Amino acid sequence: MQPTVIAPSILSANFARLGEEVDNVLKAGADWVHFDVMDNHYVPNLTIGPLVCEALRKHGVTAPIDVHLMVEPVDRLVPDFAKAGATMISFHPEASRHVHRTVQLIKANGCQAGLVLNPATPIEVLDYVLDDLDMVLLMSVNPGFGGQAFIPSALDKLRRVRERIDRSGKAIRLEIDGGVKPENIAEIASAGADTFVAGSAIFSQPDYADVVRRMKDAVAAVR
Ligand SMILES: O=C(CO)[C@@H](O)[C@H](O)COP(=O)(O)O
Repeated sequence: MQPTVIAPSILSANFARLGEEVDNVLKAGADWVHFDVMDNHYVPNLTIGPLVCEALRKHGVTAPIDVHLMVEPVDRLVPDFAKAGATMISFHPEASRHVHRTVQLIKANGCQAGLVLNPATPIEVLDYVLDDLDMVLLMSVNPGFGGQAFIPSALDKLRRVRERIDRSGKAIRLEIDGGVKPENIAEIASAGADTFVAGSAIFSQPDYADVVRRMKDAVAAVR
């Protein structure tokens, strides 16, 4: 299992003060920036693109930027995000006609590649591509919005994907996204996640450091 990472989703940050929000959450102990890209086509919401990613890099953000593409089609945005400073780029298999090709495209552009499974997407989609991935991202809500409740069936799915990753012997991260908070993160970590996206649980609180610390302590207690 990979070292624990807390990746705050900036979807729940104050966009009017985005640079400051990202600085504050990283100073608070967060490890990555989770960057949700929505296109009002693959998902019913519209958010941010490569210009904002580039702006964060120009602002001085050096932490990994974990780009989650909820867009269809995927491929034409990959080079733009790579140039804008993305560290890893994850996408949904339903949004790419050629999943293996998209994985290779992400890597050819110098980024790490992740595949995202929606709550109802079977884990068999990982067949034939798992070994090429740097990360599997399991959605524990339906994509499109922050602040939704964690879907419990994601726990069994985490256990099953963890088994597959362990069997592969590769250093593949297992990320969980949606409804993660200090109160449920221990159970989620026990099921096999090592990388935790949290938006509303962090940005709705006045003290980001306190939430990040409580999350890390809860994970450490079960790992
Ligand atoms: O990708 C998404 C939603 O599509 C997530 O990253 C959410 O933004 C997480 O938000 P919380 O459930 O933690 O509030």
